[in-house]
Order: sequence, then C-alpha cells, then structure tokens
Amino acid sequence: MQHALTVQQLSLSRTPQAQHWHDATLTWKKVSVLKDISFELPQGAVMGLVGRNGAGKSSLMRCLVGLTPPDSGHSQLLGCDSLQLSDSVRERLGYVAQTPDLLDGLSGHDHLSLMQQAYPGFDLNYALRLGVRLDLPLDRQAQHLSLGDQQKLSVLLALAHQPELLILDEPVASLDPLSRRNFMRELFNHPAQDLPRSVLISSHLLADLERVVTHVCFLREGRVQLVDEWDALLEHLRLVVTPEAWATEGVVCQRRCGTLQHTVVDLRQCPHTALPTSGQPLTMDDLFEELNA
Ligand SMILES: Nc1ncnc2c1ncn2[C@@H]1O[C@H](COP(=O)(O)OP(=O)(O)OP(=O)(O)O)[C@@H](O)[C@H]1O
Repeated sequence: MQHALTVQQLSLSRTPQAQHWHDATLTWKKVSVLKDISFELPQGAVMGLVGRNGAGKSSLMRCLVGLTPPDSGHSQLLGCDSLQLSDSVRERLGYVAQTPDLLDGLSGHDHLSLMQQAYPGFDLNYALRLGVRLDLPLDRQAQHLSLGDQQKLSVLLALAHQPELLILDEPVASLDPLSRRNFMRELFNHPAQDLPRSVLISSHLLADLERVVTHVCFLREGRVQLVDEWDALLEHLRLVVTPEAWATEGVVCQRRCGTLQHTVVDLRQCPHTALPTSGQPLTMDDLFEELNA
C-alpha cells in the first residue's frame, strides 16, 4: 500500500518562551513536546489528529511540512523527506496553519493572483466558486476580514491548486456551522486528479471529525496514544462500567470515575465472554474523554 505520509520515531523538544520581561534572563530548560511519534497515512485516507491543548498537534504538523526540524526521527510526504520537499511535491501539498498566514493589505482576489503565479495547477474558477459557497468576501483586505473569514481564505488558498495531500491545523475552529459543513464536503472533492485526496486534519470538533475521517490518531503529551481506522475502533472498542477494577487482555485505558470503574477494552484482544457486563460502543467524544480524563 502506498502511503501519502509516513512518520518514524519523530521526537522534538522546545525551549518555552519567557512569558514576562523579567523572565528573559532565566535559563529555560528544554521540554520534550513530541516523543517517538510513528504512524502512516494511507493514500486516500482522512486522518483526524486529536488531543488536548498542548498535546503537540501543531508541533507535529509543522515538523511534517518541514517548518520545524525534529530532534530525531523523520517523516516523508508523498515519498519525499519533509526537510527536503521538492517543488513538485510542494505543488501537490496544501497546508493550513492554525493561525491564518495572510498579507494584511491584500484582498482575497490579490491572494488568489499570487497563488496563481506560484502554482501551475491553480484553478481560479474553482477557487471563485468555493469562495461563493463559503460566503467569503474576496474583495475585502485580509486585515478587515473577521477571524472566521480569514480562516476560510487560508483554506481556500490551500485547496485551490487541488492538492493531493492536505495538512490542516484546526481549519474550522472559527467557521460557522454552515461554512464548516461546506468545507468538510470540499475536503473530499478532488476533481482534477484520479488519485483520492489524503488529509491529515486536527480539530477539537470531534462530532464533525467523526463524520468525515477514515482514521484517527489520539495524541497525549506528545505521544501517540492510539492510532487506527475509525470504523475499526467503533466496531471493536467497548466501554465497560463496573463498581470494582478488573483485569483483562486488551485494555485500552482505565480510570476511576466517582464510585465507578471505567475500562475501555478492544474486543480484538478480549472476547465478549471475558467482559463482566456488556460494553457500550463509544463516540469519538466518549473515547477522547476516556483517554484524557
Ligand atoms: N515555538 C515554540 N517554542 C516553545 N515551545 C513551544 C512552541 N510551540 C509549541 N510549544 C510547546 O509545545 C507543546 C505543544 O504545543 P502545540 O501547539 O503543538 O500543541 P497543540 O496540540 O497544537 O495545542 P492546541 O490544541 O492548543 O492548539 C506545548 O507545550 C507548547 O507550549
């Protein structure tokens, strides 16, 4: 199977920035923000990258697109090392950073013209149609757009050259529900290519993600907690609630919740008959809570 993205044992540490001027002279100790991350994104897959604030989602995405070199390990996008992306691979890649990266004095139309010069596969008609569908005022300067409209413009610029691989860091956080739905539909719309589009998308809007992903990767404190096909997790993970703690093969996570014990088990490693009570299937929101509470 061809992979759009491979990540192997990637680790990164950062030095926290001083928060106040009087801290500036302090020596800050490096903290580890990504620890031994490995996973693969199959071609055509849509993977949700999920984790609490500070879990390392943006740091990981910045490493993947070559903006932050990792301390160790490596990653490849479309078969090309992240730190040495060729122009031809860049043309097949779309990246949206968490904070819109726009030129204040330029309008949406100006941004589109710039992108058109940079990307041979840029489809202006598609971009204009998408602008209408997202209800985006393209004639307004970026600095006068609302945060949600700035985010829409960043997304539109990333989609307009019909990339084969999209890396999207919380692209819908400020979008209204209607724009969010339209945008999520666009993710799969890749008319210019025969190959299905591959997407890595981080978001805290788990109910939205759940509807569109084929895969999910849960990050916690810089580590991969769980990565798998979402359908497989829906089918095989069960939440078992008991008064007492109990032990079995295939425990994904366990926690005390008031007077009860919550255990998430994977039925691929623990047969139904080994469960003390019948377990409940989990939504992505439920699973997030069990993994992080
Ligand atoms: N430029 C930086 N310099 C130093 N530390 C950083 C830098 N960027 C991120 N960090 C640290 O790396 C860790 C992971 O941050 P990151 O932004 O990747 O998390 P995140 O999962 O994207 O969070 P959120 O959901 O809030 O966007 C945090 O502890 C953060 O303080």
